[in-house]
Order: sequence, then C-alpha cells, then structure tokens
Amino acid sequence: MSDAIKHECGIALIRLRKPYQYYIDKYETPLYAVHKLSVMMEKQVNRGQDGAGVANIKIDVPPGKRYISRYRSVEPQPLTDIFSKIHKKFRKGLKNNRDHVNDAKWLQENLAFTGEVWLGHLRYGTHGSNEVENCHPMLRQSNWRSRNLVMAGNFNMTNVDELFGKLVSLGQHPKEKVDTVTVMEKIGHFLDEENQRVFERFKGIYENPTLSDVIEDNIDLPRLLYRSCRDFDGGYAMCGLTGYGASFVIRDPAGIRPAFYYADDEVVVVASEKQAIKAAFNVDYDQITEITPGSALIVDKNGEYNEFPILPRLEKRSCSFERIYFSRGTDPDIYNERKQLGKLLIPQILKEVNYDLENTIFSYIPNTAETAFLGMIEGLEEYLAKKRKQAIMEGILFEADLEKVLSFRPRIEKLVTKDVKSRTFITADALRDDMVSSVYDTTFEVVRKNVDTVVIIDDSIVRGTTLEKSILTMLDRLKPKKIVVVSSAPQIRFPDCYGIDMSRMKDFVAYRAVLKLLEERDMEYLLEDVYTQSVTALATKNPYHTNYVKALYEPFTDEEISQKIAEIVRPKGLNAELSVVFQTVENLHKACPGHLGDWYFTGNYPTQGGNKVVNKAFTNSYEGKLERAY
Ligand SMILES: O=P(O)(O)OC[C@H]1O[C@H](OP(=O)(O)OP(=O)(O)O)[C@H](O)[C@@H]1O
Ligand SMILES: NC(=O)CC[C@H](N)C(=O)O
Repeated sequence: MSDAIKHECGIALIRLRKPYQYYIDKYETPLYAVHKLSVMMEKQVNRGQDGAGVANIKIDVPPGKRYISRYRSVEPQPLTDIFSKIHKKFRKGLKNNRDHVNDAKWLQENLAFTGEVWLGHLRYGTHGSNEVENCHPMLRQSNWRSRNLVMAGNFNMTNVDELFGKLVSLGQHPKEKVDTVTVMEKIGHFLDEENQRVFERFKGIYENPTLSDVIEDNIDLPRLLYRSCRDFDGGYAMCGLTGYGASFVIRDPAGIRPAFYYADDEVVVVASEKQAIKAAFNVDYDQITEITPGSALIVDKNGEYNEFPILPRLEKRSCSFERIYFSRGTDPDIYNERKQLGKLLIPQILKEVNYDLENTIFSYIPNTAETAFLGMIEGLEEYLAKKRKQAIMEGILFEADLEKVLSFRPRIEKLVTKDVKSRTFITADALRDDMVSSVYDTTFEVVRKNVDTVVIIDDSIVRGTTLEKSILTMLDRLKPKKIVVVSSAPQIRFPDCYGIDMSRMKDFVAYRAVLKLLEERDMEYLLEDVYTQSVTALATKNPYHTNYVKALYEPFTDEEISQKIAEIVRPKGLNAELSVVFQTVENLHKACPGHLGDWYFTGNYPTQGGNKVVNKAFTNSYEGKLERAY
C-alpha cells in the first residue's frame, strides 16, 4: 500500500468591518457571517476533504471572557459536522433567551462564534496524519492578547526540515514536526519579538493596561511577515489572525498558490478560489482581486485593509494544474481556459484519426474533462466550417455531395457515466483501484463494432489508474476499432512539491514509460549517471541549481513517450488499437497565459527548492525507497 496523492487546501477568511449589530439589523440574523463562511467553504470542498476547521475572534472583549473560538473536524462530512455544532451552540444559548436573539452585545458576551474575524480551512493533509490535531486553523496561545496567533494555510514548503532546524537553533523546543506547526511557530516567534520590540519602545511612556493597547496599535505586521517568511521556499497562501483581531494573508513570491479577495464597506473576504467569493457575496468578478505574489493583504484591528509588498517577487508561475483540474470549473476564466485546452488538441486528434470523422465518436471521462470536451467539439465545428467553406469555394458539382458536406456533424456521445460524484484522484492508492473500477458505467449500442474509433478526453493522466483499471476495459466492451485517449494536460513527468503532493517518481506513468524506453534501448546507464549527479548535489550545501532528472526524458520525443504510456496502460486482453495523445506544453501556455507554472510537465521549478526535491525523489526511487522527497 502506498500513500494517496494529495492536493492543495482551501482557505476562507471573512472580516466584518461594521459592528456586529449592523449585520443583525440589516440581514435579520445573528448568523450572517456563519452563513457566508459556510457557503465559501462548501464551494471549496474540491480543495480538501480530509478535514476542516473554523476559527473566530471577537475584538474588544473584556478580560476574563473567551474571545477565540474554534471547531475542527475529520468526520466524513467535516463541514456539516462543524456548522451543525455552531448552529447547535446558538440554539442552546438562545433557548431560554429568545429576547436576546437580535442583541449583539448580549450575544457577543454570552455566545461563541459571534466575533468579527472568521477563518475557515479545508484540508488535504500533506504533512502529518489525518487527525483532528493536524487540522487547521491552529492556535498559538498566550495570556497576552497581542501574542495570540491563529493560522491556516494552503501551502507546501520544500524546506520544512530546514525551517524546523532553524527553530531549534533559535533555542525553541517544538513538540511536533508537522509543517503547519513549524510555519506557525516561525511566524509566532517573530510575533513575540515584535511585541517585545514595541513594548521596549513604549514601556516608559505608557502604563499597563494602556500599554497593551498601544502595542496592538503599533505592531508592524509587514515587518514581522518579512522576517518570518523570507526563508520560506514553497507555494503558499498563509492566513493568520492575531488575538487582537488584525488578520493577514500572505502569498508566495511566485504566486504558485492562489488567493483572491474582495472588499466593500461591510466585509473583507479572502478565498483560494474566486468562485467561493462569487457564490457567497454575488459580486462582479472584476471586483474580486488576486493577492499580488509576494504581498500580504493585511486587515488591521479597525478593519482597514491594504496590500503590502513583503518579499521580492519572483517570475509569476501560478500553478496551471489548478486551471486544468483542481479549481472549480465554474469560474468563467477557468471555464474558458479548459475549453481552449480542448480546442487546441484538435489538430493532433484529427491526425490520430486520419481525418476520418464519419467513423469517429467523440466522448469524455467525467467529471472535470467535460469542459475541455465542449471546447474540443467547438474546435471540431470550426474545422468542419472551414471544410464546408473550402468545398463551396472549390465548387462541388453534385448536390448530394454538397448536401453531405453541409449537413455533416461530429458524432458526439456520452459513453462514460460516473456514478459517484466524488474525486477518485484523492483516494488512497489501495482503495483507489477498487473505487476506480466500479465508479464508471458505459453506454452500449452506440459504437459500430469494429468500425468506429472512439476519441475520449480526460483532463489528465497521472498514474494511468483510471485508464488501466476501468475506462479502457469498459470501452473495449463496446468493440470499437480503435480508442484514442486524449489528455487535456501534458505528460506529468516530475514531482510537485508546492501543493499537489505528487512526490514519488514511479507514481507517474510518464516516468514508468521512460524507464521502459531506457531499458529497451540499452540506455540504463543514464539512470546511473543521474543518480551519481543527484547524490553528489544532495551532499553539497547547494543542491538547488540543477534538475538532473530532466536528462532522462531528453533522448525521447513526446510521441515516443506517449506511445509507451499507451502500452503500459493497455489492460491485458484489450482488443481495440490504442493510442494516447497529450496536450503540448506550448498549447497549455496558450490556453492558460496567466498560469505559467508547469514544473510537473517541464521540470522547470518556480523556486530553487524544487530541484532539490526532484533529485531527491529520483534517488529515493532509484534506491527503492517509498518515502517522500520533502
Ligand atoms: O491517471 P490517474 O492517476 O488515474 O489520475 C487522473 C484521473 O483522476 C482524476 O479523476 P477524479 O475522479 O479525481 O476527478 P473528476 O471527477 O473531477 O474528473 C482526473 O480527472 C483523471 O480522470
Ligand atoms: N494541502 C495543503 O495545503 C496542506 C497544508 C499542510 N501542508 C498540511 O498538511 O496540513
């Protein structure tokens, strides 16, 4: 049994900018923020199904009263679990106090989850087990309000071990090695220092408890974030709430992980996907802004907000896999990009079916690939329109021929149905084989036996399990002459380490194809060369400069690798001819020009840590180790 491939997480932050009473009066409910946060989180369930958490901070609560509330859950439906608990708290609290239902002061004094600052998180764990203790938001508590920190993030650092080492060298004694704790401790350490710095500055001028307020007003969050994050190497959108109610979201300098925000005079909200903000607040898309890479959106204690540049920006390399598969496809930009991905594949597909559209049926593997399929059909229509024009321009003599040309439509069928609306990709490998083989169903009596070619598009082929364990055998029962599998993503060749947790080389069917090619062509010495180079580099102080693994792919063309992939995923006993067509990296960039992060396809990592991870992933695989590379 091996680990599951994991994804990124989802974040949702809401800051109420008006007094709590305002929302009760205007929206006639004390649960305005609860409702909005639950919608934002529901719309991001695609980003995390391992667990979830919600934290809430009340600003300006008198000493002795609780002001931080939090629920986390790893139940099968964590959001339902959390939000039903919050609702229950309200029901219980108001049971004998119905008169107070619209009384903000009473509610804030007597009930949890009535604060102004909200943080929600959906988790796909990448570090640490799937237990409630590892769910975000995490708390770093103190009796000094301004030293409290609540954190949640969508992140993966390539250098967590180094970061952990630095904490130890600072004299800390962390009780855990979970990456979220490491990152939070780092920010927490500098929050403590910042508190101390401001305290030293004002201690002779103000007396306690005024001094505490002065500290809160003078904490320099951009400075503290710079000091904390300058050593981070990875992809991240990290959210933090301070005990006094200021909040921040900092995004990595290459913009690898997504983060968007919207603000008006009532709220400031942040989410990993635009669609979550749109669904909860129904604002225009052009009012939703991307947080600038390397910057932090900071909302102060008074609700004033601003973006601050924190770290030197790197070339923008936002994750393209978000666009291809991961994010919700209802975001209009993503929808169009996915359609474009399908459309751009048309020349390769036509070639593969010998331009014989009469004997070709087009279909898709649900769910994500549906949009690329629509684009593919649009591309076919455009191709046919050109053909018709050409026929007319060239002058067709017989009416029947012209009729045929004009009325011809591509043959589109829904051949595959997915019975469960869940993502198999994130299921543990051992369970996934079973799940994948039973989750799809197929339509019979549409394909003309031994005559038709079936072209079927999927968004991506990673391990090839979906094809091998299910789709191909199923389609073969329809007795097509040939099956052409089309991937709207290029070949996934290199590990990801910035969010989508694909860290083992042998998981990738493209890598397995290359191993076979090397073996067949007596070129296995290349493996040894790359191993020696990687081991040598990893032993030095600077293992970051080269991705040696690229050299293994270089001797082969994309087509040779695709052909070998087709051989590998071909189930025993398959009768149809089989070929696999992948998107080119060039066309991927054309379709998603704002998201040029393509390291899993090209090996060009957006931060230096990536090269170390890939070399390590390779040496692990070469030595037969199953452990992760970062
Ligand atoms: O090559 P593999 O390793 O099998 O992975 C790729 C498959 O995994 C995903 O399906 P999933 O069921 O997760 O999601 P979807 O319904 O959103 O397409 C994706 O859409 C591909 O079909
Ligand atoms: N997918 C993520 O962003 C994971 C966050 C963090 N690495 C965790 O495992 O909890």
